[in-house]
Amino acid sequence: MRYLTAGESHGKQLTTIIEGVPSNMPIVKEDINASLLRRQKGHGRGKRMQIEKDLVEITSGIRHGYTLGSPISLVIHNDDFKHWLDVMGEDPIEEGTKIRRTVSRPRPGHADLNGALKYGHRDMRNVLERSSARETAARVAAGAVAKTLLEQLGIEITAYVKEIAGIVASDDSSLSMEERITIAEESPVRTLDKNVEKPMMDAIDQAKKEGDSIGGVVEVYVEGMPAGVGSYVHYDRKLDSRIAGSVISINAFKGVEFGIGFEAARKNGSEVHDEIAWNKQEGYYRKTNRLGGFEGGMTTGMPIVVKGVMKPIPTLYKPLQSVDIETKEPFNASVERSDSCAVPAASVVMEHIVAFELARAITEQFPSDQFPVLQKAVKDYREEIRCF
Ligand SMILES: Cc1cc2nc3c(=O)[nH]c(=O)nc-3n(C[C@H](O)[C@H](O)[C@H](O)COP(=O)(O)O)c2cc1C
Ligand SMILES: C=C(O[C@@H]1CC(C(=O)O)=C[C@@H](OP(=O)(O)O)[C@H]1O)C(=O)O
Repeated sequence: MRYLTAGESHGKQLTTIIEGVPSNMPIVKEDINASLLRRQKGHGRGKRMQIEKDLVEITSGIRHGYTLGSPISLVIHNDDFKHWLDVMGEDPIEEGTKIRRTVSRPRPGHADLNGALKYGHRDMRNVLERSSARETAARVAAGAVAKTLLEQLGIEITAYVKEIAGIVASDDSSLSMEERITIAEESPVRTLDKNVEKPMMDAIDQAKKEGDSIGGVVEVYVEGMPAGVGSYVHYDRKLDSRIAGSVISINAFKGVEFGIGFEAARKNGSEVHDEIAWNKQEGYYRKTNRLGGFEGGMTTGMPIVVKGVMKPIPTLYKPLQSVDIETKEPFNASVERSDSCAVPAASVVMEHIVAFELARAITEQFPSDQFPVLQKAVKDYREEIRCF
């Protein structure tokens, strides 16, 4: 499975094309829409999210509720486009016509300056329109299709917020998958720890009041992945490495950890590695899950626990210094609107991005032209490794 996205933040629409989804897989657009809606929520989002109501239009690859095996294309319309018709139109403009909202002042922390240098755009709107995290809606749509596939193979995935602005949620390792899903969904900051909900929201409000922004840490949690998915034989088939790369590809994500992650550097091996055990019912399992479900680029069969760190949003109402590329004069950046914290929304993005990588690995490893065949192959494999 692979996918491409297209679309500018204030352009007409976002488009996602997914290839390699098995045929005859039941799928409904309500599930994709539910994912899109979840991404739009969260305390700290800016005014744009009040304008958009992300709904998917399926334009190919699905018929009467089943996948065809052909490319699936998904469209999400930008409701804000109507305010940007003259700015984002495709037709050439008459010479001398002034275009609204040209950008000559690069924002620190954004793609603006580097993108302008690389592609030769003197109007940096040509950069920011595509580098904007608006694109993550298109990626969530792809991930929602992947989630549908995983769920029907008995693999569940969710995400929640572990930390915002240094406020850390308490340990949640004893919570069931169902509890994680329900509690995160009910929380305005998608945390599983009720005690930090208000402090997190206060920190977001405070940052907003001060014209600043804040970041945080999110966690994706997966149950039901069989052991041995991925591979150790080549660097680009290691599933943890693929997940790490795709997490870092999310706008503003700067780091990734599996299980206890960086803490492993401060511990002895006996405190890090997960001892192997066996029983008739489960087959092989681990007494602990400190390595977060991966060894040697492959799943261990234990829950996958992966964290991503999001830096604070770069667009600030409290201006940072930059240089106007036309005048070369310094200036203090001014802002019309921005999110002050998008960590809760980003957790939903990460969930879907990880889901896609898992579905990709599964469809590579098992016969996957037809979904019922894939389902049977995964079921047989589960039994085979249980008795191994
Ligand atoms: C869900 C989400 C929403 C975001 N919202 C904003 C925003 O409103 N303003 C902003 O400047 N950056 C926002 N960002 C982050 C920028 O898109 C990102 O920092 C920028 O594209 C530069 O990429 P980099 O930080 O990965 O280097 C958001 C990121 C995510 C994941
Ligand atoms: C549109 C979304 O996020 C946007 C991501 C973003 C950025 O610079 O990354 C900047 C903001 O866009 P605007 O300038 O239009 O307000 C966010 O709203 C979205 O998540 O759907």
